[in-house]
Amino acid sequence: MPLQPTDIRERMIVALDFSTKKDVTQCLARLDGLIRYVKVGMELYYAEGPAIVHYLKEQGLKVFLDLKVHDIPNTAKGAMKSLGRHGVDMVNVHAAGGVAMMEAAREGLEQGTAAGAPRPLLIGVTMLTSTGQQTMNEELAIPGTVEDVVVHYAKLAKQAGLDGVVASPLEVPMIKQAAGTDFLTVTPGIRPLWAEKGDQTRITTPEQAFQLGSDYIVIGRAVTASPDPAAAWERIVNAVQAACL
Ligand SMILES: O=c1ccn([C@@H]2O[C@H](COP(=O)(O)O)[C@@H](O)[C@H]2O)c(=O)[nH]1
Repeated sequence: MPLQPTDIRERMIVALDFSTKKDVTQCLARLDGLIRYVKVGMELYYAEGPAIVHYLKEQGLKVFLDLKVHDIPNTAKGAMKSLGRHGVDMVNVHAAGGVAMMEAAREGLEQGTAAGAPRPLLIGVTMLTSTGQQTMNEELAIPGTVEDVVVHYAKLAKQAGLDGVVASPLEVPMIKQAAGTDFLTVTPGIRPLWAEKGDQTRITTPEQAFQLGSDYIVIGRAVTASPDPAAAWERIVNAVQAACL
């Protein structure tokens, strides 16, 4: 999807990796009016529950609920049926759960979505962006290249009727080639040159991610752990605009 000036902020998702609503509200106050899409992960959801999702929706934000469901098909279906009731915009499952699990998750999500409301986007997690080649081969005992495994999982996700996958921006061109340009890519592992790499392994800058064809980028600590989140955010937006528009 080519980047349009109007939709840049719609495609930049801020990871709210906090454990209290108070931390979230402080962060949102500092980013007031600058962001459109946020991600709620396990830390925040397990601490605050569905209420935090409803709160964020009331603030007019789009919400990606990143709980990475991974279980037997029947359980994944039930989980997605429950999550579909929260009115989120995007949810995910682990593609490593296989086609039957992802199909069940999609059915559950469809059943849980309120009548007349659009089904949230359902995205499959491929290989976590913190996992490098050596770790995947030697520790996880998965042979082959990371790129081949990611593309394989993307094809499974497409077969199961999912809308796209989570992967590193580095793998986006191969995913698009294998699964089609309409198959969405949601990419964490985003690191501006001035940010700490931390625990991420397969990384690019925000502008490289869009140049490689990412549909959505996910940015956490580069913004949320910055002493000035608004300045960090605008620096990233400006870099993307300068490189991609
Ligand atoms: O493969 C994955 C899947 C999910 N994530 C999540 O994205 C953010 C990234 O945060 P940073 O602070 O920008 O590293 C975080 O919430 C992860 O849980 C991922 O990084 N990689």
